Amino acid sequence: MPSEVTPDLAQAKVEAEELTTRILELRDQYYEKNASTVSDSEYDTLVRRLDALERAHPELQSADSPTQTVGGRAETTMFTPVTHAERMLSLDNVFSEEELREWAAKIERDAGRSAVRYLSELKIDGLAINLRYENGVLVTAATRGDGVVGEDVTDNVLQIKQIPARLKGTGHPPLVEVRGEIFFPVASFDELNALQEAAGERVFANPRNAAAGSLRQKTEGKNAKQLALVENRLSRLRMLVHGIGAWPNPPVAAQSEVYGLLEQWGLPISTHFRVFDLVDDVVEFIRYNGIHRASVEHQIDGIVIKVDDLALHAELGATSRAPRWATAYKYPPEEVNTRLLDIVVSVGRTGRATPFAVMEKVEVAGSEVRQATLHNQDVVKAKGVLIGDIVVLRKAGDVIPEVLGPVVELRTGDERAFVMPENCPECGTKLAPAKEGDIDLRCPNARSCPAQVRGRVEHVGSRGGLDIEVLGEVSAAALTQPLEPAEPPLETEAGLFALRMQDIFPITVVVRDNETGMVKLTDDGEPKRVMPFQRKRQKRDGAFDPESAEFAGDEFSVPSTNAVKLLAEIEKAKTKPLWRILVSLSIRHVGPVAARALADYFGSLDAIRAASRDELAAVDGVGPIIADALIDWFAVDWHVDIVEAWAAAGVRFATPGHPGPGAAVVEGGVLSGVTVVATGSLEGFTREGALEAIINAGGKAASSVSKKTDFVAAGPGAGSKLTKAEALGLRIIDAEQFAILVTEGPDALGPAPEAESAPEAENGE
Ligand SMILES: NC(=O)c1ccc[n+]([C@@H]2O[C@H](COP(=O)([O-])OP(=O)(O)OC[C@H]3O[C@@H](n4cnc5c(N)ncnc54)[C@H](O)[C@@H]3O)[C@@H](O)[C@H]2O)c1
Ligand SMILES: [Zn+2]
Repeated sequence: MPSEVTPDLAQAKVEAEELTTRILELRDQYYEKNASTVSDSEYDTLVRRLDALERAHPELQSADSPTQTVGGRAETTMFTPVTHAERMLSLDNVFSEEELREWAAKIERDAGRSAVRYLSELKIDGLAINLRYENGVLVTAATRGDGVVGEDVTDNVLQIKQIPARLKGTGHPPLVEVRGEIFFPVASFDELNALQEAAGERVFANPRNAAAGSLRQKTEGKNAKQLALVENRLSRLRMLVHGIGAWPNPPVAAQSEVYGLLEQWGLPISTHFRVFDLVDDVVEFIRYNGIHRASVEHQIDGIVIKVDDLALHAELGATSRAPRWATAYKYPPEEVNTRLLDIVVSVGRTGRATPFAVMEKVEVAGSEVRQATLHNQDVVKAKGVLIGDIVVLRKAGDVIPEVLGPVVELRTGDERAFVMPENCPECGTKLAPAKEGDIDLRCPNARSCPAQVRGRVEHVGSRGGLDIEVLGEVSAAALTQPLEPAEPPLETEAGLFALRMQDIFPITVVVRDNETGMVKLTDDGEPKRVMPFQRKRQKRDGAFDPESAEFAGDEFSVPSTNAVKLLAEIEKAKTKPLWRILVSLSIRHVGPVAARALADYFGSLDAIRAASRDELAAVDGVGPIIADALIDWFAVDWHVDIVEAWAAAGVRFATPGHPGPGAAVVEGGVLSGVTVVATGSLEGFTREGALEAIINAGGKAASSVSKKTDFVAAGPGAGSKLTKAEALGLRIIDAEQFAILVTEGPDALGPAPEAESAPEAENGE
C-alpha cells in the first residue's frame, strides 16, 4: 500500500493500536449486528494502513492482529457453535491490475512454472456459508465465524429453496464441505425495506447487511406476523457455491471441475466463472465485469482469481488468514456514506411533486453526487431515511445515484422525519393525486404554476420538441421566472412565438438546479444571477436598434448573441414539422412517436381536433389512452388559447400538401392505394420531404411497419423498422428506387427480386 509517511516505532505503535481498536469495533458491528457504520472501502483503507505499519515495523504484528485473522467472532450468544472440519478463510486483496500481475508472478515463481491456469469469478457481496454434507445429506449449515468455529444456522438455511437438503445423484463422499455465499438479490432489496418499515422493524443499509440480517435471525419469541416476515426474508435469499472445505480425496483435479461436479449434485453454481491461461485475459475479465457490474442479480465487490489446479492449492498453502492460491481484485467503491442534509420537493413539467435527497457532496463511482431522487413520499418512508441521517449512497457506473438506506446505528436523535408538503413549493396550490389511489402528488395549477410553465417552455425547446438551441433551462427560467422585471415576459407558453427583443432583453434571472429546481448559490451564498440576453459594451458604435438597447451613461448594452439567436430560432421553429409542434404542446403521452403517428395520419391539428375518439384510437401508434389524452387536452380553454396564440404568431399547424385524415388518395396519384414507410436518411429527401413526396403521389405515408406496408424505403440509419420489414418479408427499396416510386409509381420498379415472397396480396387499406 502506498502509505504516505512511515512513522517511527513509538508513533506507529500508537497508531496501530488505535487502528486495531477501530477495526475490531467495525468487525463486531459488521459480523455481529449485520451493520456497517462506514463504507467497505473506508474499512479496507484502515486495514491496509495497519498492514503497512506492520510491514514497516514487524515487531508490531501479533498473531491476533486484524491483518492476521478472519473477520467474525467464534462465540456468539445467538446460535450454537459449530466447528468447521476445515478452516474457513478470508481472501487477500489486490487493488490494481499492477498488484494483480505481481500476485500472479509470485504464484508462478512459487509454483516453479509459468503455465498456471486462473479461474476468475465474480466476488459476491454476501455472507459466507459452510454446508456440511455427509453421504449426500445436509448435516449442518454454519456461518464463517472466526474461521474455526461458526454459528449453526441450519434451520434457516433449509428455507432457502436453492440449497438441497439431500444431494442429487449417487456415490456422494462420506464428508464434503461446500462453501458459498448467501446474498440478497438487489432487485428485491427496496421491497424488503418497505416491508421492514411497514412492520416497524429495522431497515437495512444495503443488500449485504440484509442478507446477514435475514439469515441470522431467530424464530423464538416471535408472533405470527413477525414469523411471516422472517419467512418472507428467508425466502428471498439466494446462494451460489464458490468452493470446498474438507473433502478427503476429491475425484477432481481442478477448481473448475469441482464446480461441474457440485452442479451435478444439484448445488447452485455461478454462470459467470471463466478459466484463463493468461493473466491478460484475467485483466480483460475484470474490466468487462467492472463495466457490467450493475447487470448482475447480486452486488459484486470484486473479482476472485483462483489457481485452477487443485494440486497447486495444496502446494501453495495458506496463511493464518487467507489461501495463497487465490486473491480478490477489489473494484473502486460503488457505495459510500454521506449525510442527508435535506429532502426537498421539486415540481416538474407535468406538475408531479418529487422529493429529492440533498446530500453532502461525495464522490462515488467516478462522479460527484449531491442529490438523488426519492421518487415519492412512499419511497422516502419505505427507505426509512430521516433528514440528518448518514445514508448509504450507491451509484453503479452510469446508473442514476440511489439512496439505499440509513445507517441507523449512527443516529444521534437529532434526525427528523420528512413530511411531504401539502402545498406546491413553487405556487402554493394544494397538492393532490391526479386520480384517486395515485401515490404521486401533483400541483393542479397546471396553467400558471411557475415550475410547470418553466418546464413546458423548456420542453418546447428540447430535442424531441422544436429543438430550439438557445431555449434551454436558463432561458426557460428567464422567460417565465425572472428576478427582474417583476412581470415575466411569458405567463404561459402561449406568448412564446410572439416574443420581441424588448420583451427579453432586460431580464435578470437566478440560476436553478435543473433537477430539483433549487436556486443555485454563489460562493458567497447569494443567489447566482445572470442576464442571459444582455451584453455590455463600452463604446457607442452607432449600430443598434434603440428598441433593444439601453443606455447607461456612456455605456450601452446590446442584445447578446444568444438573444438574437433565440428569436431567430423561434422564428424558424414556426414552420418545423407538425409532429414537433404537437410534442411542444405538452399533451400527456404525446411524445415524438405518437406525435409522428398523428401528424402522418391527420396532417393537421384541425383534423386531429375534429377526429372522434374512435378515429384517433384506431390510428397505428395512437390507441385509446392517447386518444383520451388528446380529447381531454382540447377540452381545456387555456390549451386552446395556446394553439390560437401560436397560430396567430405564425406557427404552422399542418403538413403542407397533406391530403387530410387517412393520408388517403390524391385522386389519380401514382401511389394511390399504396402504403410506404420511409426510414433512415434517404438521399435527396429530408425526412419530411420523403413523407410529402409519398402523400403528394397519393400514397399513404405510414409511420410504422406492418403487414399492410407495401414498400419500405430504407436509407442509412434505418433501425428497427428495417429489421421488422425484413422479418415480414416486405419489399425494401433504396433512395434511388424511392425517387422512382414517388414519381412513376410501383410498376416502374419492376417485380420484387424474390417474387414469391412479396406480400402483394395485402395491398393498402
Ligand atoms: N463496513 C464495515 O464496517 C466492514 C467491517 C468488516 C468487514 N467489512 C467488509 O468485509 C470485508 C472483509 O471480509 P472478509 O474477511 O469476508 O473478506 P472479503 O469479503 O474481502 O473476502 C473473503 C470472502 O469473500 C467471499 N466470496 C464471495 N465471492 C467469492 C468467490 N466467488 N469465491 C471465493 N470467495 C468469495 C467468501 O465468503 C470469503 O469469505 C472487507 O473488505 C469489507 O469489505 C466491512
Ligand atoms: Zn405549483
